[in-house]
Amino acid sequence: MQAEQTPIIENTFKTEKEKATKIVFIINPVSGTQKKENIVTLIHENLKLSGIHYDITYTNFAGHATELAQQAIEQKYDAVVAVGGDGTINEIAQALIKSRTALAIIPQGSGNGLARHLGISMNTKEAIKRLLEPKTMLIDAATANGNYFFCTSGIGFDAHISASFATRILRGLGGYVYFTIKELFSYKPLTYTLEFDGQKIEREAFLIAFANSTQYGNNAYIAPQADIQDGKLDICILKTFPKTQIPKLAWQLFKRKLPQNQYIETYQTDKVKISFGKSIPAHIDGESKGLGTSIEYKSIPKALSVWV
Ligand SMILES: Nc1ncnc2c1ncn2[C@@H]1O[C@H](COP(=O)(O)OP(=O)(O)OP(=O)(O)O)[C@@H](O)[C@H]1O
Repeated sequence: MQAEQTPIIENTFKTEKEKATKIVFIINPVSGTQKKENIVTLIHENLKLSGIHYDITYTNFAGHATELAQQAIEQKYDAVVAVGGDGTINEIAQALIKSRTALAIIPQGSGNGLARHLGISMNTKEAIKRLLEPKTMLIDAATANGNYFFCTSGIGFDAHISASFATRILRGLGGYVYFTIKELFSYKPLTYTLEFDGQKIEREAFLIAFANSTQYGNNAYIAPQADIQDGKLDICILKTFPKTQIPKLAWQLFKRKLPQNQYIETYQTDKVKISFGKSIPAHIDGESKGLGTSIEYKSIPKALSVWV
């Protein structure tokens, strides 16, 4: 199996192995915009004398992090440290659900939505140092037609951006902002049917987000009220709005005030089905995915142990 061929490049404190806390760093070399060599140096500098047994490995392809995390559970690691963004975290966390191995995060993505939500430092050295005295927290996960997510999933404009962005070489905040503004003016809203808690509603919407945590990443708060431990998903419907609302909506998105906007409708539920006439891309933690013409969303309460 490909994953077994991945060389573990560092292996320290073998004699203390049985006693020591055992963690493995899984580095996604293509996440975000920063080079990853410095991170390995920082890991050594901060953990070498800590008594923690740590290994460092790299992903070789999309999806590889899930396999590596499964191996970490089998090898009884205490934590898998995701060194990447929300896509890398998603791949690792879905393997760790309901296991005894915790997720830890060194944010190295473009948006870092989950790390920001959990208050993990964006400073790499600080984030590594926190591994020396972790606090464990149980967080909810969620599924979209059975696919796990931990931050947000959705359909409409945000999914359209993810799908278009997936084919572009431009990464990072600048790339997102430029492309998003350009598309804002040409995107056509669709009509969606939502069924939850015994009610059925139909809305023409610019986007509908299903949020386990508060933000998309980069402190863009699509659901500022979302609680990652409440066993619920926050549904955020952005109805069709006049283009004159764009500056206000953008301001409210970053100031955690989106629910105050007259074109926003919010609900909370543990299970919801959304249907739309044609097959359009959805996004799961920012990664584009085709899920057919309807999606069943479910919250999975307290599914994952996280070091914060
Ligand atoms: N070795 C690899 N080669 C190519 N793609 C990879 C590799 N390892 C992981 N990936 C893929 O890279 C994608 C992007 O990773 P990730 O989401 O962590 O970074 P990001 O998009 O920059 O950050 P964020 O999601 O926080 O905006 C993931 O979907 C993952 O499947």
